[in-house]
Amino acid sequence: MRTTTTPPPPLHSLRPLRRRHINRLFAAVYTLAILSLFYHHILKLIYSTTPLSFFISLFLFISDAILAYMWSTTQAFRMNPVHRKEFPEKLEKILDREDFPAMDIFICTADPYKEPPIAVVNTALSVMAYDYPTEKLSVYVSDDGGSELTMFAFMEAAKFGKKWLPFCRENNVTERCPDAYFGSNYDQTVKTREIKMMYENMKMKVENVVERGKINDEYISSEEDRQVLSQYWAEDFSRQNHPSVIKVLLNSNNDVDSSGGAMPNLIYVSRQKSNTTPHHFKAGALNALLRVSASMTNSPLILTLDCDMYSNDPLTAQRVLCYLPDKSGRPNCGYVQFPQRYHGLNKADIYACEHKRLFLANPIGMDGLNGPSYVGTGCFFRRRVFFGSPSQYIQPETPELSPNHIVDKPINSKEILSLAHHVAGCNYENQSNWGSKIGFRYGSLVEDYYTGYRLQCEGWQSVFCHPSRPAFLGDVPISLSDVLNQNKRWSVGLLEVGFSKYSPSTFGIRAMGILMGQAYAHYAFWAIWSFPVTIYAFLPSLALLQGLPIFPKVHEPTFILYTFLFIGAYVQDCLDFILTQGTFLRWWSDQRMWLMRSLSSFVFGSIEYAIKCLGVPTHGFNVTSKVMDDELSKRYDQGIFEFGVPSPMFVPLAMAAILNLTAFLGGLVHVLKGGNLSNFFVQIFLAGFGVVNSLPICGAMFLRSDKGRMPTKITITSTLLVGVLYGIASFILKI
Ligand SMILES: O=c1ccn([C@@H]2O[C@H](COP(=O)(O)OP(=O)(O)O[C@H]3O[C@H](CO)[C@@H](O)[C@H](O)[C@H]3O)[C@@H](O)[C@H]2O)c(=O)[nH]1
Ligand SMILES: [Mn+2]
Repeated sequence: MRTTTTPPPPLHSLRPLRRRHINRLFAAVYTLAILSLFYHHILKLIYSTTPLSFFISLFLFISDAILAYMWSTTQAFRMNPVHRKEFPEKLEKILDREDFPAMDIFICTADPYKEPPIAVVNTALSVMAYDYPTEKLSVYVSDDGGSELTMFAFMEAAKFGKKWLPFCRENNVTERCPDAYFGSNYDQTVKTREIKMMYENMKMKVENVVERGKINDEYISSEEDRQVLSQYWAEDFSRQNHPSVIKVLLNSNNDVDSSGGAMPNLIYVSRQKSNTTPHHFKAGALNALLRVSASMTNSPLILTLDCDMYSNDPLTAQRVLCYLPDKSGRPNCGYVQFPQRYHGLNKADIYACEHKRLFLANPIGMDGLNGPSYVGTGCFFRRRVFFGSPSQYIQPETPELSPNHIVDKPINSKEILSLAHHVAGCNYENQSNWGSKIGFRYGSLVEDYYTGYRLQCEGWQSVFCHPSRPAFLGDVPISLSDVLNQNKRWSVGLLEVGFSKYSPSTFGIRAMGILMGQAYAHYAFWAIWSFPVTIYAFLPSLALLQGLPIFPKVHEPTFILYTFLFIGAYVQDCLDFILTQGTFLRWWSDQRMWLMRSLSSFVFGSIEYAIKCLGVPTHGFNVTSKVMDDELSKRYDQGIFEFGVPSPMFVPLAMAAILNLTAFLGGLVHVLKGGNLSNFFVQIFLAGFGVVNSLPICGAMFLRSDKGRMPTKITITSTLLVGVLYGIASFILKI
C-alpha cells in the first residue's frame, strides 16, 4: 500500500436511474387496474350461468392471477435501477501492481464433441493474457468430459501461450482471444503472420485430433506427455468412471514465455468419476476446482468461466479490484458479476438469446437492492464467500482448504499433488458440508442461480459491472431446438428451487426482504407462465371457432380495462428493452420467444420437474452444443428459424400456429358475412396476434423446403391434435 496524505480517489461511482420514479408511479396505477380486473373476474365467476361459462371464467381467472403474480415479481427490478462506473485507471494510484491479489480462474468444459477443445483453449488463452501480474494468475480447467482430446489441446495451448502472451503484451493487443484477434482487422506484419502460422498449426492439430477421436502418434512431443495421455488409454477409463487426472501444464515458478517473462499457472483437472456416485454436474466440477485450487494456490479471488465465454477485455480483472477489496461501497460484497454477452447474434436476435432482461436489465435493478444474482460465468468471487456467511465462518474438514491457509510448497510437489488428487476424489464430499453449506450449492440444475441466491440469503451482497466494452463474449445456440432445450433445463432447475424449502417466495423474502425475494421468485417461477400463455393461445381461438364470445364487448367499460392492461404491459416492456441498449426489432423477437418458450420449454420443463419429483430419473444437465454447422450458420445469419429435427417441443408451437390461423380466418369470414365484430373483437385480435407471432412457424410448415423446415411428422401430428381439440370443444358445447 502506498502512504499518501490526500484521501485516495474513488474507484467507482453509483447513480440511481431517473426512470425509477416513473416506474413506481406506473406500478401504483397498474396495481389499481389489476385489482379492478379481479373484481370483474369474481363477479363473472359468481354470476356464471352454466358450468361451461364457469369453467371458462375460472381458467381466465387463474391465468390472469398468474400473469399478475409474475408482473408483481418484476416490480422488484424496476423500483431502484442503478448504474455503476469504475475507474481502473486510478487503481495503481492506490495499489501497487505487486500488491494485486492473486486470482484463480476456473474454466469448465464437459464434452469435446459438443464443446470443441480449440474453443476452450481460446477461452483459456484469453484470460491467461490478462493485463495482470502473470505470476498471480492460475488457470484451472475442469474437464468433465474426461477426455485426452481436451488434455492434448491444453498441452498445445501451453506451448502456444508462451508465444501468445508476450506477443499481446509487446503489441498492446486488445483482442487477447487468438481466434477473435485473427478474425479481426489486425495489422499484417511479419510478426503477426508468424504468430498466426503458429496458431493455425495448433488449431489444425487440435481439430484433427478431435475429428479422428484419437491422438496421432507424431503429435506427442515428449515421453512425459505420452505418460500423461496413457492414463486415458487404461481399459477401465471411461467418461463416467475414471480416477482423477491432474496435470500442471504451466508452473509460474519455472515456466517462462519466449521473452523471459513468467507464465501463469495452467492446471488441467478431471475430477474422479464413478458410476455409482452422483457428480452434481457443473456445481460438482466447480467444487472440485475450489478444493484443488485451494490445495495448490488458494488465491483470495476466483473467476468462474464457461468454456464458451472468452475474455474480450484485458483490463477486466483490474476493474474488479475497483470493487472487491474496497470496503467502502458494499462491505459484504462477495462477488462481482459481469453480464453474459454474445458475439455472432443475428440482427433481430431471432431466438432472443441475448436475454436482455436476465443478463442486463434485471441485474441493473437488483444492483440497486442487494446486488445481482450469479449467472454462472463472468463472475469474480471472494473465496471466503464459499465458507459461510459474512459473520459465521464455516471451517472446511481439511484445514488446508480454508480460505486463509497459505500454500508454502511448490504446486508440483508430491505433497501438494497428492492432496489435490485426494480432494478431487468422488467420495471426498461424503458426509461433508460441500454443496449444502459450503461451496457451490447442489440440488438444482441451475447451480449458478441457486448458489448466488443462497449466498445472498446468507447476507453476502454483490455488484453488477457492465462496462461498455463487453468483458466477456460467448456463443449462443443457433437452432431453435437447442434454445428450447436449454430453457427447458433452466426451468426444471428453477422449479427445483421454487418448490424447495428454500423457496424465494417464503425463505427468500424472510432472509432478504420482499424486493430481493420477489426478484429471485420471478426466476424460480418462470415456468408457470406456461399456464396463462397456453390458455390464451388456445382457449379464445377454440371459442371463436365455436362462435362463443368469452371477453367483454367493445362498448363495455371492462374492454377499456383489458386494453389498458395489455397495452400498458407491452409498452412498458418495450420501453424497458429499448432503454437498455435495445432495438425494436430485437424486442419483437424477445416477446415472441417469451411466448414460444412459455408454450414449449416451460410446459415440458414443468412436466419434467413433476416426473423428477416422482423419483423417475431424468436427463440431468444436457450440455448445449457449441459446434457450428456451416449451412445452419448461414440460415441463422439470414434470420431464418431452424426447426429441422422432429422435436416434440415443436408440437405445441405448431398447434398454436395452426389453430390461431384457422380461428383468425374464421373470425374474419364471420365479420365479413355481417356478423357482430364487437362480440368477438378481443378473440379475433388475440388470434391475429398469435398469427403474427407464429409467421415463422407457419412458414416453416407450409412454405419452406430447406433442411431447417418443420419436419412433416410434426406438422401432421399437430394438425391432427388441433382437429382433436376442435372436436372436443364442439362436443363440450353440445352438452
Ligand atoms: O456436467 C457438467 C455439465 C456442464 N458443465 C459446464 O457448464 C457450462 C455451462 O453449460 P452449457 O451447456 O453451456 O449451458 P448454458 O445453458 O449455456 O449455461 C447457462 O446455464 C447454466 C446452468 O444451467 C450455467 O451453469 C451457465 O453458466 C449458464 O451460462 C459449460 O462450460 C459446461 O462445460 C460441466 O462442467 N459439467
Ligand atoms: Mn453456455
